[in-house]
Amino acid sequence: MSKKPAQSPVDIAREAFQQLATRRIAPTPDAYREAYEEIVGTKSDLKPEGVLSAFAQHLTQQPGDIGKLGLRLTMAINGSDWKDYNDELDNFVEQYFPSRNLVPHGQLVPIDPEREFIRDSKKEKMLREVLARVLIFNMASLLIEAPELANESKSIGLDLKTAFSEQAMNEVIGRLKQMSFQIELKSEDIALQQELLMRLFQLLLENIHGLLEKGSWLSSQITAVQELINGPISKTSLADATKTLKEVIFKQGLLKNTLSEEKVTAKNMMLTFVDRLSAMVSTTDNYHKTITSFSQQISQASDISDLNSVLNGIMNATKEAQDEALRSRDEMINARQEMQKAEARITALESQLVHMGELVREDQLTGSLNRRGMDESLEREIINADRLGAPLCIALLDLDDFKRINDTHGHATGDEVLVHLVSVVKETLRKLDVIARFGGEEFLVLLPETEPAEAMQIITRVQRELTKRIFMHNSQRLLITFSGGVAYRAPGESQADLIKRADVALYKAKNAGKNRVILAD
Ligand SMILES: Nc1nc2c(ncn2[C@@H]2O[C@H](COP(=O)(O)OP(=O)(O)OP(=O)(O)O)[C@@H](O)[C@H]2O)c(=O)[nH]1
Repeated sequence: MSKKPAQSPVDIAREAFQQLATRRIAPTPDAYREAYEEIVGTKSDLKPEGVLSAFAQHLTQQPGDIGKLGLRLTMAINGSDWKDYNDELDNFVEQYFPSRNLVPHGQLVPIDPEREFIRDSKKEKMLREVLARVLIFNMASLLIEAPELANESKSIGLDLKTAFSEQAMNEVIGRLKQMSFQIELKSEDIALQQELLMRLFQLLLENIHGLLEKGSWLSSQITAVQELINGPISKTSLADATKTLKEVIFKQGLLKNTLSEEKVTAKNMMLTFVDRLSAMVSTTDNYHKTITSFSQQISQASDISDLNSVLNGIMNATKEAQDEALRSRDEMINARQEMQKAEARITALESQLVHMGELVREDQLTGSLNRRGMDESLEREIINADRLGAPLCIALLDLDDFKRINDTHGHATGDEVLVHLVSVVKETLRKLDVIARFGGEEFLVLLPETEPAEAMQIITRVQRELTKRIFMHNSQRLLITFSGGVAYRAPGESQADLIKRADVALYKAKNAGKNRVILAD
């Protein structure tokens, strides 16, 4: 509709009345307004229903709750259900612009500087509460080592709850930034402190290690702790290190107690020895005195009968001294034997401890990990794989026709073959790989951070190496081969399920003619 040239309001009013009269329309206020708007050019063809319908349609194009609201409004219009339309709009307004802060119409609005900036919506309120809770409880307890920061975190959290003005909110944000900066500095400090502590611990272990005899049980335990803390430090490796150290301390205590018991025995024996020695000395002394007195008696003797009685006295005294000397000699021999027995007991105890230490994780025959060591290592690798999202493979290896080797060449040769296999595997595998004796002639290889294709290549390489490094027995070449089942761990797969799949693959390799490796489904 085109606008007419500008007219005065009085002219327009007059023309509006004329038009009503011409069209024979009653001059009601509505009719008059319509005519007036028509002349001025502000009259629109838009109907309220059309506007509301277009509004509802427009909302349906929006994602989420708004789009759904649009659909409900459109349905209300289509059913001419204006009450429904009204209710939907009311709900919408209440949800997004809650009325609790609104002032009823006609009332003066008191100016509240605390409320002028933020009118909490539900979500905003929730966010504010969560953030305050994080600052007051979680952050504060994380910052327990830095009490001044913990207090600041609590105080910011409390202030955030009531920071409704722009100024108050800006203050909170400023303090939060400052705190975040200080936490950053503190974390660097803590990381540095931890690193220094770890280095100190390593130095300490190295020193202890240097003091120990090579191959002693304590030395192997200390090596285990060193290995654990040399790798990437994690909760598990620290827990393992603590466990091993506790074991060391326990065994050390055990040895110390036994040694002190043995020391008491040895001390008692030495005391007996000293007693006997002094008894012997005093007997010898008495003997000398007696002999001296006898020599005086001899020089003063006047006849043969006097000499006879002196001679008897001398013989008795000599016999007494001899008996005492024999008694002391016997007792000293006994004491020496007891000491030797005590020494033997200590040596036996020490070797028992060596044995115990090795039993903890290692297979005695082959030097590979034993079942317990394997369980621990596999569990650790599974945790690492889950944490880092890294691939993990395992391989079950089983010597082919091992029974025949045993039967033909003897059990001892069979043992040598097992040792040979483990040494070839250890030399061929990468540093991070681990071999464990799964049982009998079966071994489990852990291949961390390894994709299945690479795992297959590694185990095939071990096979080639084993055929190259010929096993000799009585100048005779024995061909040693194994079959293998490789399994790639599926996310979240348990240790038992993983091994089971590797075992099924191994079974297939045996059935397919042995000396081959099969990848599990
Ligand atoms: N020398 C020796 N033999 C062992 C040891 N542990 C298990 N064995 C023997 O390993 C042999 C395994 O025999 P089987 O299970 O029949 O396997 P196999 O002869 O290798 O046959 P396939 O696996 O089918 O190739 C048995 O004779 C066991 O006595 C061990 O520590 N030393």
